Amino acid sequence: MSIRVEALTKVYGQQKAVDGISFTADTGVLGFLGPNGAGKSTTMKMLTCFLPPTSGTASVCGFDINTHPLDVKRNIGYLPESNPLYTDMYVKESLAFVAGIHGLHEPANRIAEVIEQTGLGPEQHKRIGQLSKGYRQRVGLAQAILHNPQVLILDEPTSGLDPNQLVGIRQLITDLGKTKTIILSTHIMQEVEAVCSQVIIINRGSIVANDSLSNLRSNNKGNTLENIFIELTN
Ligand SMILES: Nc1ncnc2c1ncn2[C@@H]1O[C@H](COP(=O)(O)OP(=O)(O)OP(=O)(O)O)[C@@H](O)[C@H]1O
Repeated sequence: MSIRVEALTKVYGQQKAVDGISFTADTGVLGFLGPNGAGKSTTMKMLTCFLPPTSGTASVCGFDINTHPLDVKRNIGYLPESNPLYTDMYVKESLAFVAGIHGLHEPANRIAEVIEQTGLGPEQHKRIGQLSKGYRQRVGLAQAILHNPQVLILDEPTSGLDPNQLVGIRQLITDLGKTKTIILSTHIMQEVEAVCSQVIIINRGSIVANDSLSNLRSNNKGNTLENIFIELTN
């Protein structure tokens, strides 16, 4: 298993944001769903070693987040919800910077490949601050996949994209999911239907569904994914 989560818990002050969740994930796209404040981003931050758990653990490609955070980060690509970017940098410059952090040797070919893959070609000579939101998302995604990690954690990667860009990014996520393990947080049910093989629904820090998309549908006959989500989270 690429990802193994065991009794993972995060408490902020008095609030239990993530309450002892356990799950596994392997190659494919796992839809990580839940209402606002359910604990999705907090879980993703713990998996990427951005935040330490209060208790419990997880492993990424066999490396424990508590004991081997550097190995976890080498095997993971993360696009955070806020997609923080250096807006004064040019697109290629920012990718070269990230390639340097990962210690990629002769990164020019890989940078060109990732620019092609994420459709950044026409905008590659611009400063990030000059890019539209959709193209900034593509830069964030390009940075996340640059070191060719086995696991990708994508926190609402398509929020704010126009329909044309949505189709392109979803296709890219689907293609990447053929060989990688992807955890995809999204509020767009259509997107889940389009790209996810497995679905986890989290509510108030606890998992309320963990199944294949097809099982979830057949066990809730006649219900749309949207209705299943509403029933399980209210
Ligand atoms: N740094 C923090 N300090 C205190 N509380 C926090 C912090 N970060 C998140 N929380 C709280 O933890 C809970 C879970 O937040 P989280 O961001 O993980 O939810 P989410 O499922 O990603 O929500 P959304 O869909 O709105 O992005 C929320 O109630 C939130 O207010």
